[in-house]
Amino acid sequence: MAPISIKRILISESVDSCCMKILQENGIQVIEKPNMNKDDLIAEIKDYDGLVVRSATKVTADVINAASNLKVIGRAGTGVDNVDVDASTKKGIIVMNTPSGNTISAAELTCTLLMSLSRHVPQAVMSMKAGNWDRKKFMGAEMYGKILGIVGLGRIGKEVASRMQSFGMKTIGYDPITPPEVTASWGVEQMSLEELWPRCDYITVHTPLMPSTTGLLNDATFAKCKKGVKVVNCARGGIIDEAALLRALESGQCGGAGLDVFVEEPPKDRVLVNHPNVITCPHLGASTKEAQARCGQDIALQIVDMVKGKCLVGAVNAQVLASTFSPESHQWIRLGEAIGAVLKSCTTSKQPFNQVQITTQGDSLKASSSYMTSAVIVGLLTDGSKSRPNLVNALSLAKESGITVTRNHSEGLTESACVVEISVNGSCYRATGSVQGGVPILLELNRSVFRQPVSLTGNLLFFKAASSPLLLSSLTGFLAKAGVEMESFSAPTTCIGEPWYCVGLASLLGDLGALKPLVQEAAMLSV
Ligand SMILES: NC(=O)c1ccc[n+]([C@@H]2O[C@H](COP(=O)([O-])OP(=O)(O)OC[C@H]3O[C@@H](n4cnc5c(N)ncnc54)[C@H](O)[C@@H]3O)[C@@H](O)[C@H]2O)c1
Ligand SMILES: O=C(O)[C@H](O)COP(=O)(O)O
Repeated sequence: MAPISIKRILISESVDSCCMKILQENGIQVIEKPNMNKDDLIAEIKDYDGLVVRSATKVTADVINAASNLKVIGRAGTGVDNVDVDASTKKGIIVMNTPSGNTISAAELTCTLLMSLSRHVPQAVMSMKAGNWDRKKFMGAEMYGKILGIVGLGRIGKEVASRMQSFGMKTIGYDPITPPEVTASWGVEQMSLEELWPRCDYITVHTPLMPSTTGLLNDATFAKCKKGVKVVNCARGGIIDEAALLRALESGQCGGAGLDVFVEEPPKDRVLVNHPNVITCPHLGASTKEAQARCGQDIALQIVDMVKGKCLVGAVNAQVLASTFSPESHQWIRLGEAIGAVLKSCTTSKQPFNQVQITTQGDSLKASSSYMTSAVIVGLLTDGSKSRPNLVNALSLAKESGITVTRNHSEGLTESACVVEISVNGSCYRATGSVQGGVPILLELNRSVFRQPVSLTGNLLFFKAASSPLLLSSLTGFLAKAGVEMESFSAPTTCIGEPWYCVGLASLLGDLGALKPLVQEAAMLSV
């Protein structure tokens, strides 16, 4: 990955001071403005190329569209549901998080809520503060021997399991991705949700909030649970349906709930908060000194590493960049972008192309077809308009424009090369390029194979013309008249149809129209 220039970062929430320090030590200007409202953020964001947030800043499409320079949104924490990741991707903005920095803290708070539910500790504390000494009212139950159902067996689910096992709880769970044999190795027996609900004395959820997890616990699933089941949500508001939870609490189907998160934060409707069997925290899962120090440090270091082109850690929407850190990959990316730009310039039809096929060849490009594809699309789509294609948004911009992109890798060829074909109005344009001595070169354009590969640097004039012994002298004369020096001339050694030529120029020509008597088609570009 080529280094990404980040000069100014806005921190819009209370993030550990080590974050600002690390960024500043690495030459980045940091402005901290905690508690900004949405309008302030929209007004300010255009001045920054980085934004660091926690969960309270809602980075909506409005904010992203107002951000003309933003290159990275760093989430000092786990959940990125407060960031419109799709809108960020379309804009070519990298979204990254620090997924493990607050795992232990969130797991510890979950266990605290589970234990508080079993012994009514918060209610007993409030009762004593009110002057009472009520030993009968707060009869609890041991955790020992009880069954804990863990829905979502990722980082936090795993840590909760091991801690609660030490209290003698039996841990069962469900996760559609983490394999049962893996969770079995940390003492969690997996089963379907249908099997899980009726077995649990306690249920804790540790999934992201997404359509498949919204309302996981609802009227129907509460009805399948043991009467008096106790539930904890330290993940995201809405995974346990709040209205269904209230109904289950009222009927006694649910014996108690520990909630750290809410659909609306802070919740305006206080019915659940005020319910006697509900204990709540104001989203404190990650609020420990240790978690904040880790998340603040992690996000700052991840941004610095990205700026230096060293590595990309924690990106949730830029998988394509994962294998773009070697200097060789930079040359291939330049080649892909240049081939795209050449083909775009040489498609005579003004109709937009609607199909692109990218084929990589050679063992060294086996793992590169993803970034090569995006690089070609960047070259094809770059037109000085506002959308600014880059490797992050190339495929989504192509999709938005109705362009079908296919890619493949040809096995068995030793020479590394990239072949690109685009279809315009039923006509196919094609270019093949490679990298030689660190320089991107064009080997073939529209079935004209160049005798001398075209170095894809500087100002290039491509043209199609009938082959003639007078062509070079006529062209030289024309360029001399236009006052433009010719730096190189590439003619095809073989061709199918009319041959294509390429001329390297010291500067761009003012007007291609005057070339018309000499050529059939011509295009000029700087790469
Ligand atoms: N309260 C807090 O302050 C706090 C702190 C940290 C994390 N969190 C939240 O906790 C949640 C879990 O974090 P994590 O770090 O463990 O994430 P993770 O990605 O490590 O684990 C999430 C797990 O959920 C599983 N999952 C996805 N869909 C599922 C479904 N339909 N049913 C069951 N499991 C499903 C995934 O396969 C994954 O294993 C996130 O929503 C995160 O935002 C809250
Ligand atoms: O997803 C997370 O990391 C937690 O919800 C913590 O959010 P916070 O950083 O706003 O405390």
